[in-house]
Amino acid sequence: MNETSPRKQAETAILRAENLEVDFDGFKAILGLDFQLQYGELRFLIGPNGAGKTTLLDVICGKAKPSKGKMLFKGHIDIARHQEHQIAQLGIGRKFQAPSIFMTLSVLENMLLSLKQNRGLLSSLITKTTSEQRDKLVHYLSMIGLSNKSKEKAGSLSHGEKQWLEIGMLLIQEPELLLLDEPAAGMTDAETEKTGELLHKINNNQTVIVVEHDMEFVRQFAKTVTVMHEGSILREGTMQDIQQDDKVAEVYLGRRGERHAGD
Ligand SMILES: Nc1ncnc2c1ncn2[C@@H]1O[C@H](COP(=O)(O)OP(=O)(O)OP(=O)(O)O)[C@@H](O)[C@H]1O
Repeated sequence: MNETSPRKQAETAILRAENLEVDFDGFKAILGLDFQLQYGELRFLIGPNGAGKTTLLDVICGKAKPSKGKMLFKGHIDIARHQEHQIAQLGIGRKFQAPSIFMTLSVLENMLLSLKQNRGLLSSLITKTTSEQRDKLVHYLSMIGLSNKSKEKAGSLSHGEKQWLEIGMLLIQEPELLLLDEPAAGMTDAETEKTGELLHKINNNQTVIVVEHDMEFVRQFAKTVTVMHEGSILREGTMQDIQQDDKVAEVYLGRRGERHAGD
């Protein structure tokens, strides 16, 4: 019983937002939002366009600052007091939708750059890697399914492979919390399937939040789903719970036929 009490949950939360508000020149993109994420979760964040999903991720990674309320990481770190690069160092990794990899470098070189991120480009590529670093490279290249493409130029990879490379570049920094914005967008069915499997592999060791519009993908791979609407949390639960919820159907799933509503 104690295990699930609100107090116990707060103690084990990797992330906790309290009465969060984000104000863009008078427009409240986030309003009165309370949110908790436990260590080890794989949480999908869904909601209609403009619900505030991206803004919430922006607050978590330090890109947007709350005008009210708090976002606490690991119980005691007040995210708003830190800059984006500090938050990355604290253990929060964010992948944006567009890949930001170096197209003219090989897959391995991109991974190396990310591994030795506080060094310059040339220095990263010519300094020796330790055996521990080599182990990490092998491990994460295999995890993202690009071991046999390590020498290929990133620019020659398929869209899906580029996305996995970028995820690999985040993973190699071993963040405790990973934020992914539509990781399967634009992928083929086979790539989408592999991406879902990759999320589950990542979730063996890391806490993950995924913003997603593709309902089929959510249905297939989500454990817990949070529905946002008009800047706050509307519902949380399994996809089955969410699908049976009238309010969710009204604001979101009922909007069938629209671009992202899925079926
Ligand atoms: N920098 C900004 N300045 C002003 N308004 C903004 C800014 N960023 C976002 N907004 C507004 O805040 C609201 C929430 O946007 P947000 O991008 O977080 O929603 P979303 O749920 O991610 O939507 P989508 O699914 O379309 O990406 C929207 O109405 C958006 O127009």
